[in-house]
Amino acid sequence: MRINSLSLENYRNIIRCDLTPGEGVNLIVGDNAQGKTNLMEAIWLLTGEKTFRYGREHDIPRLDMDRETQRTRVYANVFAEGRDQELEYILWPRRQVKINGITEPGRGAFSGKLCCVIFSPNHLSLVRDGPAERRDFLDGAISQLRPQYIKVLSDYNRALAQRSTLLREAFRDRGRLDLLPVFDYHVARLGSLIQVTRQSYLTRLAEYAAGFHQGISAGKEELSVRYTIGGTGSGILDPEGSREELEQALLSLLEQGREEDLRLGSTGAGPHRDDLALRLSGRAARNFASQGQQRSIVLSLKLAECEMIADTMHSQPVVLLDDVMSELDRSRREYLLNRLTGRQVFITACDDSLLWETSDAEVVAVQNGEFYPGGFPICEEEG
Ligand SMILES: Nc1ncnc2c1ncn2[C@@H]1O[C@H](COP(=O)(O)OP(=O)(O)OP(=O)(O)O)[C@@H](O)[C@H]1O
Repeated sequence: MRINSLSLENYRNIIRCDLTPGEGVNLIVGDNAQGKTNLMEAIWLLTGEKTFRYGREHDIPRLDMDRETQRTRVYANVFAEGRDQELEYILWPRRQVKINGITEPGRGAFSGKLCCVIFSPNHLSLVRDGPAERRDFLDGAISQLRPQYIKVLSDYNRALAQRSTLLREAFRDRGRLDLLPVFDYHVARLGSLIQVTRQSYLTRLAEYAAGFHQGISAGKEELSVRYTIGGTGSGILDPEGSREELEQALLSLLEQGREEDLRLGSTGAGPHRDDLALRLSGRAARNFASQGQQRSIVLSLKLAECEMIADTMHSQPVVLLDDVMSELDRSRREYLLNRLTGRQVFITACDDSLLWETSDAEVVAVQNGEFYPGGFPICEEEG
């Protein structure tokens, strides 16, 4: 997969940008706060209509644009699924997703078209923050490969919300309890589907990630990644069970935990409580990994994600490295760049020193939301 051309209009601090990226490494260079991450974010939006950073989508339209006459738009001509295709996302005045000129209703239409893997400093939270970050990583990675999974996730979240509402009503009026088994059934059926999908994705991802981590740490450390069941299912549900087994076990857990759920007004068991256990040479990475080790773990997971996409889609993903190269030591940078050959890569950096390591990179300079392919124009001296 690759991006043949990219156009942005009124996207954050970018009034207009038209780029024809190279097929290999594209080095986006500029000082702080010039628009580098904005470009990466815009590309990422074309993978699943979601931003990977602070704020929400309604913060994206350029603040001082004329909202009466102008629009906020991301457009790309991409090579995906063996052919050139057009992806268009209009965020203002009205949210609209178009693929090859045809408007797509609902969310998730871009899923499975342009697959990207992104690594930004925020992703260190994968190791050091709570389980929600790791579940999001897993769900995001699977969603790019299986558009149906997005629907299963949203149906599950709806079932969970409806069950919570009913639990709160039934706490005051026990008569409402008659309806609970219907929601238990939906939560158990959809929840078990999510658990087996995550588990099967993770089994393969873990093997790739362990291999990459061996390479990054020169064989000194061993990375293990495992799916773990959380909440009241912890130690009771077998994460490697079949879907039917998990569904039955989840159903009994929901029945057994009913009084506790009623008291708390929420559901104590299910995939919304699960986690990814990341261990480095036998120790919990969250508690023991240094900053550099955390970076290596995330790097291994991201490279593994690339392999998963290549295996499933039979095509290499586009890789977005936002602000991470300067944080890696030379050997890790070299390892990463070697693993990325043959893929279209976008790297942001504050200077072009990386050019020494990526001699065939295409450079795009950025200043104040304006993009200059080939570097800044040479200004003629006045006088
Ligand atoms: N809706 C918006 N309208 C106008 N400007 C915005 C909007 N949202 C964000 N910005 C501005 O865009 C500018 C560039 O942000 P960006 O995150 O792309 O910088 P960057 O070049 O990646 O910098 P750094 O190297 O510091 O990460 C920032 O000054 C930010 O305040």
